[in-house]
Amino acid sequence: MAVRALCSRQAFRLCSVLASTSSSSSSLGRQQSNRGLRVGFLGAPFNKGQRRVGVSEGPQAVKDTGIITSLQDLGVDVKDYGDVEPDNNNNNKPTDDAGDSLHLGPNGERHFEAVLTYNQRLSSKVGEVLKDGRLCVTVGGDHSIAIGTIHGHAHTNPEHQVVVLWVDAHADLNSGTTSPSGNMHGMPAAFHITNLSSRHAKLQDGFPQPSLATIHLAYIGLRDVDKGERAFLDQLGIVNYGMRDVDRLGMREVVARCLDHLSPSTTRPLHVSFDIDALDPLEAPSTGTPVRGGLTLREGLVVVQEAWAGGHMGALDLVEVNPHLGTPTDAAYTAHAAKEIIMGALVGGYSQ
Ligand SMILES: NC(=[NH2+])NCCC[C@H](N)C(=O)O
Ligand SMILES: [Mn+2]
Ligand SMILES: [Mn+2]
Repeated sequence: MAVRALCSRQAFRLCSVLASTSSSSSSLGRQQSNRGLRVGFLGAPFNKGQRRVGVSEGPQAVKDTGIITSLQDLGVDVKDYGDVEPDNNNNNKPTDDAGDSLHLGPNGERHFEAVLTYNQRLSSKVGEVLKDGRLCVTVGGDHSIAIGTIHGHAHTNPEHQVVVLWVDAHADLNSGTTSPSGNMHGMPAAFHITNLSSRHAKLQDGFPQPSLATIHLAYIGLRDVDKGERAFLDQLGIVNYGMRDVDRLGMREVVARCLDHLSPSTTRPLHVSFDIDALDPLEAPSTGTPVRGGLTLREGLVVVQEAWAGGHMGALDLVEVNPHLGTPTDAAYTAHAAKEIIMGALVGGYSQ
């Protein structure tokens, strides 16, 4: 039933990613239809958007699941572009270490310049992957890296336009003045919204330039939203589906509404920014800001599989896997959940 619904959806929407028109759900059918799918993998081992050590090990932990081989086994052409390394070699230091200067931004943003200069480099790298004709998968790293990934995606596109599906327990819509923490992983979405970007300090050359009208962003999974963020969501009318909406409507309906609203297209491709903390901590325990009452892995998969089926996905972020948190088993479990989500987004899942 689920598969049939997925296929009929696929039939109604133009799918830019799949070369084949086959909608067979057999593993052979999938394998054939993945031919022609070209993916670029980028690691973004950056941790200065938050305070916990270990999130810079996220890309390696996800790679250690064997994800690249699994994709290749399904016929996907995957190129590993390696990591965009942070400038200094002290990236593993706790970011609130006494000796580590915080370099606050004008509104108290922690590591303001380090976050933005890193993201400027990341943005160019994302552009490079996309210009190679590949769907760009960026594995973080903390969520501040979405400043660079979305910027790179939007500004590579001739019209400078994308739509963004943000899957997260948090809205990440703070500015320096509304943020309760000063952590920039709680701010990336706001940098891209034209109506909010004037609240943000920029680098001297103007980076990052905003690219999203409020109608080009939609949220799924919210359950820990700060007061200032709630005010922005309400005032700007940004489409957002929290956990109560998921309870009431079911995830298939929630994603369908988000995708209808965003209507990704060839000229306005879809960027999915998936924070692993959207999942319940029982599913993904090794993450820095866990919030109970979250998505099951199945619900997370419904989000990405429907996004896949709808087509036009140009880039995907998978962030906030921190293998230093919890037990080694927790870390492996979390990395595996991340793998499932990425596979679901790229090939519609592989183990069903
Ligand atoms: N990407 C994340 N995990 N963000 C968590 C943000 C938490 C909180 N809203 C803050 O701004 O500090
Ligand atoms: Mn989050
Ligand atoms: Mn986030």
